[in-house]
Amino acid sequence: MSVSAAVAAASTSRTLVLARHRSPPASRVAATSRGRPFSSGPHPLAVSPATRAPAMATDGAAAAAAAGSKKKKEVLIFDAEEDLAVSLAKYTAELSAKLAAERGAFTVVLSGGSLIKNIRKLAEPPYLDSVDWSKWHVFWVDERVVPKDHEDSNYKLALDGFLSKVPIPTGQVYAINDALSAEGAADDYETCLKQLVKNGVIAMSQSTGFPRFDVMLLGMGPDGHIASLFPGHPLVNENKKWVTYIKDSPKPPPERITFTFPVINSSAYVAMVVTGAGKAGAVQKALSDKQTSSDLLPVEMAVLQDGEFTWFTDKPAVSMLQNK
Ligand SMILES: O=C1O[C@H](COP(=O)(O)O)[C@@H](O)[C@H](O)[C@H]1O
Repeated sequence: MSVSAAVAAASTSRTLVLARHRSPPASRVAATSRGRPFSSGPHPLAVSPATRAPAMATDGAAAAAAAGSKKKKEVLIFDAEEDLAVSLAKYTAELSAKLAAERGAFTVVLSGGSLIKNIRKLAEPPYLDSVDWSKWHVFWVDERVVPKDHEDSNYKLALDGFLSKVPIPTGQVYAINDALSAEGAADDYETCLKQLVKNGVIAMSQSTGFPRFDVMLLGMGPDGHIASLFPGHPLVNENKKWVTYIKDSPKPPPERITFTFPVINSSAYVAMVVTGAGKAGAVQKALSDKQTSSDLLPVEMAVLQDGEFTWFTDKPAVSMLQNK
């Protein structure tokens, strides 16, 4: 059983299952879905939406790769935030066991924001004792360029809400260098990632030539932004750098560093954790059958080249979706 299937089977949430496939719009890159049918039995409402063109589709070679890419996407909808947190912890712990056994290391990328509260169950029994935390290497998909003890720091948020409660070796927690400028911090973080690729801690994607993190645990803003990749901002088209910077973030604070889409889209697993009615509009645009606009939200540009993408949502977040 795959991790995502295990998550679904273990959940006590809704039993309705809906598998839905749709053809990609003609104007987008054709993508092959290898999503498996959902098994019956008690699990959250699950929707398997069609895939969308990746950010890298602006690049000819990447577009060709995307056309042959192997993708799986599914949506889990939970009745209660507590159920979501339990399921997300199980999903992550199972990936930790699988990837640490396969690779000898488990590379985990965190976002800031509401995600940190949603991973709280990992720091509780049974996972506190059963997870091999010594294999964990922790990174940030984005970080605000502020001191590490600043209220806006994604590092501080994760430290207070999660990292201080689990025994991950401190040398395996990769915070940004907060003494540098935004540009300097982005370059420094990319150099750090390249060193870890050389050491074999981070895998490389053979198909994309970008680092392949084991799992990214991500949130999404109400405007559909992920990491610090905002709607309409030119950074969404960055297709060479691994890590870049922004000095005019529409959401404060303005200076941040962020992973680029080619790195996000090279991941082995992504959990997109989105709750609350305030995000229903972006969820509807991302998951609806109907195309309401030709402009893709950043969350829609997260399309894995060869990985599993799982949405962890609640009912308010999917309240604008039809056929749910
Ligand atoms: O600014 C940011 O916002 C997003 C979304 O945050 P949320 O609180 O709405 O979940 C977050 O994923 C990102 O890491 C953070 O820097």
